[in-house]
Amino acid sequence: MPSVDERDEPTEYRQTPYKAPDGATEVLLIRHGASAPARPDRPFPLVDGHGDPELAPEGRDQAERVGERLADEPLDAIYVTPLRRTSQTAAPLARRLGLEPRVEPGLREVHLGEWEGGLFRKMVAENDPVAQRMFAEERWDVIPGAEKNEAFAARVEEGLVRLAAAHAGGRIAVFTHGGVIAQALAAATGSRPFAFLGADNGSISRLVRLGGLSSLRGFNDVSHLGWSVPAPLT
Ligand SMILES: O=C(O)[C@H](O)COP(=O)(O)O
Repeated sequence: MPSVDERDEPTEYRQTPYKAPDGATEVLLIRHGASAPARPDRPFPLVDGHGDPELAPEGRDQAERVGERLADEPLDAIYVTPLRRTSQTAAPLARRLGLEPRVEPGLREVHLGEWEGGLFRKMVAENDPVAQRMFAEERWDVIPGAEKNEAFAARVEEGLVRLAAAHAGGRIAVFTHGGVIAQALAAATGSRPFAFLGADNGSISRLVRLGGLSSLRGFNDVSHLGWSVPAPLT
């Protein structure tokens, strides 16, 4: 029998923290740690035509920090791409969780055509006219021989579909690349192609996928990277 107080009290509907919908897949997109510097006299080795540098020392430190950050998170699986900077970044977390990383080739970096092997960084650093056009038009394929935006978007989407189907209702960590994170978040939000370009090395972005649609829950979380000076906001 309800007390007099309970009987008279109207039901309250409180605001509560976000919870992913039933059946959704939470996808943590982690950009690999900083890779070795590009040098014109020593191009990166290629894997399937993609530059494949190893992690730089600061990238290995970022990998350890990602491992510490995610060590207590419930994760069903860890994914990497065929490029070693992702598996090297995933290694500390995989060790802590006792999970064997799986390879998802669809989430390898955009193919940069004739600018693979390290030349991309040089052209961007030198503000080459083609690099200027690439940023202005937000198209990878202004680089000679580079992957078309549409083909890249399709394979990233196919990769995410595969992972979401394999982990419905679950949560996964995907160690991937700056271009892939930009593409996945642009597709999730309907933004310009390059609106999310520039995720930091070792950063964590977060998507929740359900029924083929993604919601953006976080972009470029670097709170675990121990930056001694807070990044400027302007
Ligand atoms: O800086 C680079 O070498 C390219 O932008 C590749 O980006 P990634 O290191 O995130 O794959």
